[in-house]
Amino acid sequence: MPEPVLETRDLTIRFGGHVAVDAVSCAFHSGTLTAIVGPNGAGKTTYFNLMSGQLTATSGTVLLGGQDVTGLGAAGRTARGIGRAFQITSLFPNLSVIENVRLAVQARQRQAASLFTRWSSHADWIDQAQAYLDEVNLGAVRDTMAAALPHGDKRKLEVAIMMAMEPEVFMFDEPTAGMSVDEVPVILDLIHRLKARGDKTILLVEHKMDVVRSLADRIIVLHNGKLVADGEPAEVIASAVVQEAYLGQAPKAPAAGAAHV
Ligand SMILES: Nc1ncnc2c1ncn2[C@@H]1O[C@H](COP(=O)(O)OP(=O)(O)OP(=O)(O)O)[C@@H](O)[C@H]1O
Repeated sequence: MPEPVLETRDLTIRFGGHVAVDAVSCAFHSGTLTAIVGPNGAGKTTYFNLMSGQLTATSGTVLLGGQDVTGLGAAGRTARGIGRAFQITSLFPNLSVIENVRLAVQARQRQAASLFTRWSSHADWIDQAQAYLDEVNLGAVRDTMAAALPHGDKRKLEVAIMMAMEPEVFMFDEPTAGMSVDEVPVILDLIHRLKARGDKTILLVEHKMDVVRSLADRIIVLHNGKLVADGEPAEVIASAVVQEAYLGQAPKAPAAGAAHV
């Protein structure tokens, strides 16, 4: 098995007396899409925040490409290849849609720049930004102020910005939440295409099990901050631990091959 792109070892965070993420050890590999599921308050978003650097762990380790990044903040981890769509908060509301993406293209090139890199022109940046916008179906509203976009389009713009950073790890936290029925397929199709590239590590927090089933190669389940199941989607969904802890039901049939816990 090749070295994981991203790994957590005994990752833990306490808020006062509450352990929101409790000694979670898990490795994520290139070319895979892992869905993280669990009931409300299970610790999914907190686990994401610990991996992307928005929160600092109480104990445990985060490794990115085999390097310990536990001490790095979010900006440092972004520079090393973690991409996350941040539910609107990272948009520049008073810039146009295309300028928002152009800044991300430029930031990525600045990170990659060396003495020997030829700087791209403003026109190149705009062309690249337009290509990312087309991927999320926002090409037609490129000159609209970000603030004026409807909610679903703001979320698509977040994804375009993340793609423009060309990260190794893509983190999606409920990517279709708040989207209208006709917008959902655009984002799901995009995630399918990213996955089809076969060289990215994709993490998805998602409540909708039909979305999880259609996208995930693997499911991990968090419950009360602990990793309680990890395995193939069909196996994990059928397992007693998911039926009881996540779906709140007793299993209909004996669990077909309990998830390796
Ligand atoms: N900054 C914080 N301070 C105190 N408690 C927090 C903080 N952030 C999260 N928590 C608590 O940690 C637990 C895990 O929250 P988290 O948001 O990670 O769960 P989740 O699985 O993402 O839930 P949901 O599916 O509802 O989004 C919850 O009990 C939450 O109240």
